[in-house]
Amino acid sequence: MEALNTESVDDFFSGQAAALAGGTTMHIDFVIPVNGSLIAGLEAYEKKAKKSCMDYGFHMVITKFDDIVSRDMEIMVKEKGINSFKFFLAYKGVLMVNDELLLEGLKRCKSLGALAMVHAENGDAVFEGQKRMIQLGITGPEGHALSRPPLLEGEATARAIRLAGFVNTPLYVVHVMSIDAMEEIAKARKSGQRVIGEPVVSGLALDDSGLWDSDFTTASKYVMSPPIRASGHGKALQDALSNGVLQLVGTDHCVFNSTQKASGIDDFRKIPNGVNGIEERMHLVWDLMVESGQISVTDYVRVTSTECARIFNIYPRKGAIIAGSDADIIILNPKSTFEINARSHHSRTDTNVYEGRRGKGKVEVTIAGGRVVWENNELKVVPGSGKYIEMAPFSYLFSGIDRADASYLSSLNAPVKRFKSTT
Ligand SMILES: NC(=O)NCCC(=O)O
Ligand SMILES: [Zn+2]
Repeated sequence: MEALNTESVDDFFSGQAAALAGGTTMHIDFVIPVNGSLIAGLEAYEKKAKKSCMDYGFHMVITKFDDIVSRDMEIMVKEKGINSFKFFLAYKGVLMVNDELLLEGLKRCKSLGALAMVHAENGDAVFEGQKRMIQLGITGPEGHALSRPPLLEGEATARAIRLAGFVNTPLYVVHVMSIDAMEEIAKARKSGQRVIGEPVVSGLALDDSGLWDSDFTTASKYVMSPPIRASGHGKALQDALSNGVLQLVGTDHCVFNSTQKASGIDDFRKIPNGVNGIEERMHLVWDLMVESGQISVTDYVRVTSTECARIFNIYPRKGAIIAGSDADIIILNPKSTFEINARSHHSRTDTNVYEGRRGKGKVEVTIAGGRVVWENNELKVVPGSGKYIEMAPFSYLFSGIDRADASYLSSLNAPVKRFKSTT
């Protein structure tokens, strides 16, 4: 069992305050079902979201599949404005789904026009890797990374891609952390498959060296899944982002304080998974990708905003500055500098995986819905001011799927009309 039942220290208000201070004006959170119930899970998140101070939407996690879940998925899409479902191929015994369930889920997503998302690591093999590390006496945070190597991320990514290809439905791979996973996505996209790959800030900006730090508090703050990889993976992910193999940058912001992380002091499996990112995303992507000359300013807007709005079917309300859009705008000064540290960030956690990092390109003003919500390092929002954004099914990723299905059926040359010869 892995530590996934710990509640993050950030609630909707503190997490969203951090987002606005960092120039992100909408987020989509993952709803975890309660006792397998999508409806109960959504109700719990709706309650928490009453504290919202920024626009938000939801993805729904699917942990089992039966007639009730199938019906509730339809309710989510048609009545609740949720157009994406996430399947975990890891976290065995907690959230993990097997291939049979994934296939059912992919088919249901397709019929509803909803986007299937996967956390791609082979959970059975991770479980084995964890046992191996514990047997070797490797109980610290480095054991987390060693138990779930890139190989297992590549395998699960390839499997999810092939199953989505078999069903002929679009697939979104969340938090792509390794070359192995990225190469599977590159191959699939080259062949024309509708696969979206999302790197996250931590994967682009960090390497795994922190996990080997001799101080447990420092090392444990880097624990997330899939793990932050060895040096080389981050640069390859940056290249993939700049050449279009990966499409947009997320955060998977999910933070725990050092006391929560310390619950795994004797066993890395008990360290809650997750790192910072929502306040740092716009700054670090600018510094890493634009300031370094790897992508243009236009591409920066695309990978941090427009592409996300298109994929989740809320463009041009979001992701554009045109008449009728929501007027979510940031002013980023490319000449000013930022410095990241846990003392000054807005998240409630007492650690930051980018501690001490400096760079160029500072978000000086954030405007949400036409109102200035962050200026002169000051937040001007109150809990309850955020709006829920409904997301319709059948985004652009679904266009032409029915024609592809029809041409598949006509290519089968089957069933063959047979007669039985008499010999
Ligand atoms: N990514 C991570 O470590 N924490 C959030 C849960 C998940 O998506 O795996
Ligand atoms: Zn995940």
